[in-house]
Amino acid sequence: MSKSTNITWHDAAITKESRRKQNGHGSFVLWFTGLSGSGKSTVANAVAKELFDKNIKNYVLDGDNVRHGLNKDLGFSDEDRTENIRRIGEVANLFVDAGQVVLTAFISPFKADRELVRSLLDEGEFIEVYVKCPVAECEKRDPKGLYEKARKGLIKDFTGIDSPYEEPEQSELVIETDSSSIEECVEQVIQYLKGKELI
Ligand SMILES: Nc1ncnc2c1ncn2[C@@H]1O[C@H](COP(=O)(O)OS(=O)(=O)O)[C@@H](OP(=O)(O)O)[C@H]1O
Ligand SMILES: Nc1ncnc2c1ncn2[C@@H]1O[C@H](COP(=O)(O)OP(=O)(O)O)[C@@H](O)[C@H]1O
Repeated sequence: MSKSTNITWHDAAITKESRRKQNGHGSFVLWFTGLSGSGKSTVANAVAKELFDKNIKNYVLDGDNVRHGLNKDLGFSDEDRTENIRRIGEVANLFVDAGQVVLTAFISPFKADRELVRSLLDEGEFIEVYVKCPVAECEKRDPKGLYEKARKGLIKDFTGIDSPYEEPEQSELVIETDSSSIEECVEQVIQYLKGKELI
């Protein structure tokens, strides 16, 4: 028997649409995916600041932070990464339902996991941003010294070294952080949102 057999869904008194109307803007997910050090957190936080300054309610869910709390029971096996992304997807969906823009910064290396999150959301609510950067450049940046540890064998299953990253093929947006500045990458995201009349 399914664990959820005796659970009933309650319709909310306040709908997503009425929350959006009150906020004066839409709600959606900007899902940043890419290697460690590619620039997910940097760009997501800079975009969040731009949105905040435009009075657009938003929140950043960041890999390292979420793994300190909600997902502190999870490691970096393929199964744990899948569960990590599933939970984040559910949280992101709640934010969208609450009328907010949510920006997520997780490696999210597996295509099937990213597509599962997309399927949780309504059409147009999931915007995948591929933060593209060659592993050699990420390794050169190595902002947390993790690539060095991975090369020495001190960290196992490190994405791009001994754990795979499945490149997105049909992202809504690709930002190339080795050839564009942080400001240019942020502007690319903002222009995309304006073009789609999301902001
Ligand atoms: N083995 C291994 N592989 C990759 N990353 C590792 C690993 N161990 C620790 N870290 C640190 O954890 C951050 C990635 O967590 P995520 O939740 O984004 O990963 S995943 O989406 O579940 O694959 C990642 O953060 P970012 O650098 O911001 O991507 C690393 O700081
Ligand atoms: N165009 C760019 N976009 C984002 N980050 C960049 C860019 N150019 C250089 N960087 C640097 O790369 C590093 C990216 O780190 P971070 O944002 O923590 O990556 P991630 O969250 O993907 O692990 C930062 O030190 C940042 O200053």
